[in-house]
Amino acid sequence: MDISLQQVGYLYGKDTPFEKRALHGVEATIPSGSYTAIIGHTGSGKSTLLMHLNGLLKPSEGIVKVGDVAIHAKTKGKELREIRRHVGIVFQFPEHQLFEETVLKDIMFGPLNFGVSEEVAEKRAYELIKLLGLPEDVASKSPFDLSGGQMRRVAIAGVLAFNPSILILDEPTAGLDPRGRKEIMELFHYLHKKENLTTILVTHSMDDAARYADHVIVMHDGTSVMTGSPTEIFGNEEQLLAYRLGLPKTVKFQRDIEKLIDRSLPEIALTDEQLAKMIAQAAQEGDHSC
Ligand SMILES: Nc1ncnc2c1ncn2[C@@H]1O[C@H](COP(=O)(O)OP(=O)(O)OP(=O)(O)O)[C@@H](O)[C@H]1O
Repeated sequence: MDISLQQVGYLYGKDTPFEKRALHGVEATIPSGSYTAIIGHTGSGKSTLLMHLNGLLKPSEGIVKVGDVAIHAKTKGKELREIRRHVGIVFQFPEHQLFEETVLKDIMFGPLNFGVSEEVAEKRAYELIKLLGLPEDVASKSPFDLSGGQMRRVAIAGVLAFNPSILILDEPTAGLDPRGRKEIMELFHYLHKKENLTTILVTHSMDDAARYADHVIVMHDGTSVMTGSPTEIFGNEEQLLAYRLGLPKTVKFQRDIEKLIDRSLPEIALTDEQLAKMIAQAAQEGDHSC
């Protein structure tokens, strides 16, 4: 299911004294099956954009198309509800939304609410507990007795319980330590590959965008300013700097190495004459090392 945004604009508090434009003229495509990273400086409109992708917000202008369904200013609630079945969002600190007495009930809550049978919802919940690397006995425990990392996995399982074909991640590793961050990011990468899940990551981490994404959208001042592969986007440092973004560490490292090699080349470069002299000298000294 492709997502496309055509001239999307959004105003918070439209027609009120507090009206604030957050998006204008956004044009972008998120291909089905891609791992798309949305990057941009703080306040550039990433979260507002993300909420348009599953119908939590309707555009004030333009159209958001999710598969065959078009969302515009006048789209009715029923159609938005349908989109939410296909597009799951993992918000920052998703564990704050846990509330049931047991992990099993929490994971089953959403699907049961959407009319899925108890039997099917329970089967899927156990599958997810396993898939997310949680111990099976966690099902009967209170989510509030788990570690921070485990709680986050339970909350993620609750989103995946709908079997979404598109998964949106809004800074999903916020508040985790480096090891927890890596584990969660690797988990999403695994799910993306295993379940062929279209994955959309909103992040401040250029490293995560470079490591996991195959498609990048850059937001600046409420609009999309660059789209392309990570190589295309991170190969354009000057442009990124203009949007107050840096380079991923890996790209910086590679660029520094290339600069170092470039700089050392003149020192080791020899003229043909110098080279001929050295060969002659080596021959005279009986050097046959090459
Ligand atoms: N509920 C709101 N009411 C009014 N203005 C808002 C609201 N939410 C966001 N904005 C404004 O909309 C613009 C875009 O905000 P948004 O949160 O989408 O940016 P962002 O790129 O996600 O920022 P960050 O990286 O800090 O999360 C900002 O100018 C912000 O102040």
